Amino acid sequence: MLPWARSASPPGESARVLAPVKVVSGSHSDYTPAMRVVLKLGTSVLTAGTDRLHRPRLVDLMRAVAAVRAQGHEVALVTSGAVTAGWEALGFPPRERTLAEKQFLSAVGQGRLMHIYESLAELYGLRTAQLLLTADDFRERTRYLNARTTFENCLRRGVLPIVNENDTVALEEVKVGDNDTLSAFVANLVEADLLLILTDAPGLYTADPRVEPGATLIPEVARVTPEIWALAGGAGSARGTGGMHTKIQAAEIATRAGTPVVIAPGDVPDVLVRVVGGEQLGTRFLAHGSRLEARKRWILAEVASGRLALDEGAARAVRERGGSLLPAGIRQVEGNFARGHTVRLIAPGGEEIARGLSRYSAADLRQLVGRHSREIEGLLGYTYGPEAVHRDDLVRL
Ligand SMILES: Nc1ncnc2c1ncn2[C@@H]1O[C@H](COP(=O)(O)OP(=O)(O)O)[C@@H](O)[C@H]1O
Ligand SMILES: N[C@@H](CCC(=O)OP(=O)(O)O)C(=O)O
Repeated sequence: MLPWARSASPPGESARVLAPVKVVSGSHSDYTPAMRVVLKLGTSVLTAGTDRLHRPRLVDLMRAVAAVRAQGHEVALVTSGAVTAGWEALGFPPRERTLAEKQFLSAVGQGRLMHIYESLAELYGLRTAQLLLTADDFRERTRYLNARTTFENCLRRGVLPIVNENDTVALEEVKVGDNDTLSAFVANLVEADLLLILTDAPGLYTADPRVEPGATLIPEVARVTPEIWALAGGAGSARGTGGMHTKIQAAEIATRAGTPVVIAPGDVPDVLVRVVGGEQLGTRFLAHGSRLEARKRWILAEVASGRLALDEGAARAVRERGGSLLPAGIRQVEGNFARGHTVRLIAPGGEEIARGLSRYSAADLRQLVGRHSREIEGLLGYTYGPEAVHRDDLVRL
């Protein structure tokens, strides 16, 4: 059994029944459970170190996707490359790094990028779907559920979902911001068995290998600790967005929700087939425990839009008993969020101890700070219940 293979779906979720499949020779075993894989392709991989989208590289990648699909695995693609495709289409104008310029280039390039994927997919008998997402799609429960249904339909009906951030409408404050993080959100959304992030480095190194030639590969990471964070260098390659930092962030998000992550080199032939077949390539981040219940998974995948500072008693109740948070235990409300949004619960020492869905908006909670729950209706004129964050909507960290 592969380290990331999981046999059961959590209660209350639709079980994804995938039959065991025969895998390529040379892997750990002849049979492996079918997996749902999210494959993230960064600009560095798609360009193969050049200025433009590297068609031969894209052909190889699509062939690999078709191969693992033929083995019975499911694949969702998270792809960058729209900005590069736009830049290429406009004849490589001088590069500006402004958000507006990137949005413009992305608008020019996204259709072209999809066109390339569609033509290649057709060669291998695959059908594709385009899903353009932003942070709001993971923050709003209804949008999240709609996106999940669309993914499910694609995967169940044999269509390859191709995802990118909807750059054109993604304002700075509502952007996921980079496709590494987006791929982790997608992995959580589809409850992936593996998130494979391909890039131009052979994996996570002890230091940025561009800067320190003596750096060595870290084959396995059990936990994303401060020491691991410290290994990420700067912003990455000339055209990439986040460097190793956003990849570690993605690994943390996905592994916390029970999905293992592999960061592997995009230039190794058949890397997708080999990693899915169980070969040790690049850096593997082990999943923490089992999958969380779907609602809790969603809470973790979300961008938290506010912070609630707790008093000692409330912090203890949340930390030790996983109890609900009542308005009486809140000392301060930071940020602006609507009812139903995710907030961080902060202990008096400043440590984030939990994340949860707020039953009240930030404006409402500011009126309720330190007050008894029976006062809620009198103060607001309505009530959504005695808890600020109900224990069922709370994930302890
Ligand atoms: N500790 C590290 N190990 C490996 N690569 C690192 C590390 N720190 C920084 N990097 C840089 O991250 C880059 C990959 O990130 P990025 O350019 O954003 O790629 P992508 O387009 O695939 O997202 C590598 O080329 C490398 O220079
Ligand atoms: N959405 C952008 C890519 C953003 C991004 O995160 O890029 P990368 O670091 O190369 O994965 C695009 O399609 O060009």
